[in-house]
Amino acid sequence: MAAVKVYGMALSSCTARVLTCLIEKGVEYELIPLDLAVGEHKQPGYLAKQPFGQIPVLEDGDLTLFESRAIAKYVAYKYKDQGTDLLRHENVKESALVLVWTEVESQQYNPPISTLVYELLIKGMYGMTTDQAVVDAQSEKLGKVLDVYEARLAENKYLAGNSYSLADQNHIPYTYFLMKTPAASLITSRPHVKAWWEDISSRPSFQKVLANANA
Ligand SMILES: N[C@@H](CCC(=O)N[C@@H](CSO)C(=O)NCC(=O)O)C(=O)O
Repeated sequence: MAAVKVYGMALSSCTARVLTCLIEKGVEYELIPLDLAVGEHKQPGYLAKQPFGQIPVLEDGDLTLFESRAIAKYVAYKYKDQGTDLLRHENVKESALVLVWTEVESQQYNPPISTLVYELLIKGMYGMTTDQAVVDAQSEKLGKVLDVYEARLAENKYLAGNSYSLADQNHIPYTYFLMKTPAASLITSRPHVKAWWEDISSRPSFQKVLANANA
């Protein structure tokens, strides 16, 4: 029985963010699936773990965590001596840049991309109509963010420098879903961003998350 338990849905973006990190760090875990369609994440037992009623939650012994980016940082720190060095903890300047670009993902990248995935992918799954005005506005916003990424990645193979880190990894799940929509061109039209995406999304850790989810 794995000491680490993850409550969530394998292919929901935020759960996938945590699973990718656990696999990249070589940490055994048990995924406990929750069915959002029937509201399992809003039941008292789960709300006691996650008061906002969202997935994922990670339990590690008597420690219960939520917020996928915080969980990923915890995993990357606790298991810093195994698997991929995601925090670049032996180089203070590199580790500082990991902090910067993980925040950029959360503060600048996530708002437009999560809205585009909702409008262009999620809504269609429930028979809802895409709001094209929102898509246009968020595409312009994400495009400006990606112009910064294009310049950064023209000088560095990865966002925090020349090594893969948690900063790159946190981008994978939502970008994977964006690539299934017409807004994929925001990524593919920028050569350095496109090459970066192809590199990070082909890593065995994320490929294993996809394989497990479709198993
Ligand atoms: N900032 C949080 C967001 C969690 C979230 O939105 N989870 C979604 C599924 S993943 O897209 C969720 O639980 N949706 C159901 C709901 O909000 O009721 C994190 O990073 O963990």
